[in-house]
Amino acid sequence: MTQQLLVELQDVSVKAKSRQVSEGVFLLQCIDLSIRQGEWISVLGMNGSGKSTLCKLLAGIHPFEISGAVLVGAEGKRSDILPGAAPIVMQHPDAGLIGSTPWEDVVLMLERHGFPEKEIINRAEEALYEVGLGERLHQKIETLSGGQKQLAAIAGCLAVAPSMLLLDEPTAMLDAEASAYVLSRVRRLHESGVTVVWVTQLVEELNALDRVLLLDKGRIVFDEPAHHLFSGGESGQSPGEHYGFVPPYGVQAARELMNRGIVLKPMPINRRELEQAVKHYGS
Ligand SMILES: Nc1ncnc2c1ncn2[C@@H]1O[C@H](COP(=O)(O)OP(=O)(O)OP(=O)(O)O)[C@@H](O)[C@H]1O
Repeated sequence: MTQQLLVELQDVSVKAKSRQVSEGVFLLQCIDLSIRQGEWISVLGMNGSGKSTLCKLLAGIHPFEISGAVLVGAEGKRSDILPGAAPIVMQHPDAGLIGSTPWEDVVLMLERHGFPEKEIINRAEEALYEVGLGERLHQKIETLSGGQKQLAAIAGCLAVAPSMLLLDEPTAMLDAEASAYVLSRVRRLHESGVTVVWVTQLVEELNALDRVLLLDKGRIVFDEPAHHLFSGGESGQSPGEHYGFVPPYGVQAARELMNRGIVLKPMPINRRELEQAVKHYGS
């Protein structure tokens, strides 16, 4: 069954309004993009490639000049700005938090979004349990780890039942353990049906079956499953390497195996996928 269309961008280009930016400089150019209910989209790109701008555009936060068409909902209603703006989790764990505890933060978020008073407590607690902070509802924010703060921010976003969850490099400020924890929690939320746009510069965070949007100088230069990112390419160089990404361990090991006649399909990207692919090879 075709999943419901949430957003469609047709030939969208974006310029900054700020006078300091030289005229004619595009932050995003000729973007064609459809996002459907339940998708996981990993947005990949080097510094300055336009990832945050795309995220802000989808969140309805945009101090930009926009051309092209932004269509929302199943009926494809034309809109200048995305209504019911999707909430966004930023890089810095403290960036979006306003309450003094996770519970208070999510309650304030719900109040700001105008939810009826009688629903607020249940919704807040449900969202906090969902991200795994059920034991820390009333712990002071400043005593939470970076990963837990990100999860509190994610709970705030989830509580308002958005059509999609936008995360702009949410692991950039976290250590490896906290990053893995936040990523696995968001993967679980996705499995439960949440549409996720996950911005990253880390190819290790991709899963082979993720839809990857690779941005370069404000343009989408690749929109395919992640396992195609490090294979083929017209010049013999994969798209990922062409745009400056080093193949992650899963890909390097899979290539090594391929040289020995063992072909893993789809090509694994991360260690977990490599382990699974090797375990099930030939079965
Ligand atoms: N409001 C703005 N005014 C002027 N230029 C902007 C504005 N916002 C972004 N830019 C410029 O647009 C380009 C894309 O920025 P953006 O933050 O979207 O990139 P990014 O891929 O998210 O980068 P990073 O990975 O470093 O966060 C950059 O060159 C940036 O300087």
